[in-house]
Amino acid sequence: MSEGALWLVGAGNMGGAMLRGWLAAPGLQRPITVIDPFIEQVPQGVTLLRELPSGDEQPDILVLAVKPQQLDAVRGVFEQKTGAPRLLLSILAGVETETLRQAFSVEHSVRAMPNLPVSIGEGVTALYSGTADNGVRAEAAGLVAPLGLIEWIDNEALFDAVTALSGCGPGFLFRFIDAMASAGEALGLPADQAMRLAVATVKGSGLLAAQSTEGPEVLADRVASPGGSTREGLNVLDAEDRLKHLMRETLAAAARRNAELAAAARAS
Ligand SMILES: NC(=O)C1=CN([C@@H]2O[C@H](COP(=O)(O)OP(=O)(O)OC[C@H]3O[C@@H](n4cnc5c(N)ncnc54)[C@H](O)[C@@H]3O)[C@@H](O)[C@H]2O)C=CC1
Ligand SMILES: O=C(O)[C@@H]1CCC=N1
Repeated sequence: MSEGALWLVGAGNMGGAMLRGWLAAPGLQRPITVIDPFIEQVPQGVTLLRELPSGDEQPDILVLAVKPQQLDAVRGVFEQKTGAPRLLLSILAGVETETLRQAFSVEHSVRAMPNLPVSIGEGVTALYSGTADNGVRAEAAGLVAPLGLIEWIDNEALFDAVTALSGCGPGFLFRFIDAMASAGEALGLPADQAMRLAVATVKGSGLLAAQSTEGPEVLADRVASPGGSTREGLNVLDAEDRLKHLMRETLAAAARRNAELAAAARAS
């Protein structure tokens, strides 16, 4: 049975990834309309509008996937409408549910933090809502379930940390893959082969970590034969907790920026 319309406002890197994830998975029966002034095209079966419909037309579900700095333009159009979407799901980094609830006059807003692998159904989406009842929570979870793992976050204050870890995380891991490949190249491997080896190694290790009942520390020890070469390499990463410090600084910088975006959204 067809369900109410879903409007996806902004289909750039992340909105586009969610759209691809939804279309690749069976089950989403809703008509989808993308509102984006700039993207070139949308997949077959999806309606593309260059601007939000004026007048009182409203979607059943509104998914906000613009940059936080673009929120005001979207909010401005909804302020002119009577009524409100039944469910608001926002993926905007740093913008709080209460800010959204007031801006869009919705009863419930659900904040989501997906990550780029949602495009292949292998992402993780963190969810938070301070007001949604079980029915709304189940609906929000059902919407993002085809995109990968779901993690509910109890405390919105932790959302900046979640964003830094899993939202930004693919960006950090892509850098890691690059660094691994170029280190292989520095040891004499052809660049394309080094990249294939690095990508396959990260993919396989991620899958193994996800499936294993043992933690990454134990798995690392499985690779490191006593007196062997992995241990020598691990000693470099572990010296003075180098890698740990680097990741802490990396995530802290990202979390700080999320907090700044939240403050700016509250003030606007
Ligand atoms: N890129 C990522 O991996 C992740 C991004 N996010 C969040 O997703 C949101 C979008 O980020 P990206 O996709 O990376 O940015 P992006 O710049 O790739 O996409 C934004 C899209 O919004 C469109 N847009 C601009 N003004 C608009 C308007 N007034 N109405 C409708 N559409 C408009 C742009 O044409 C563009 O396609 C941000 O709020 C970000 O915090 C969340 C998780 C991960
Ligand atoms: O960089 C950003 O602001 C967004 C939030 C999480 C990933 N990308």
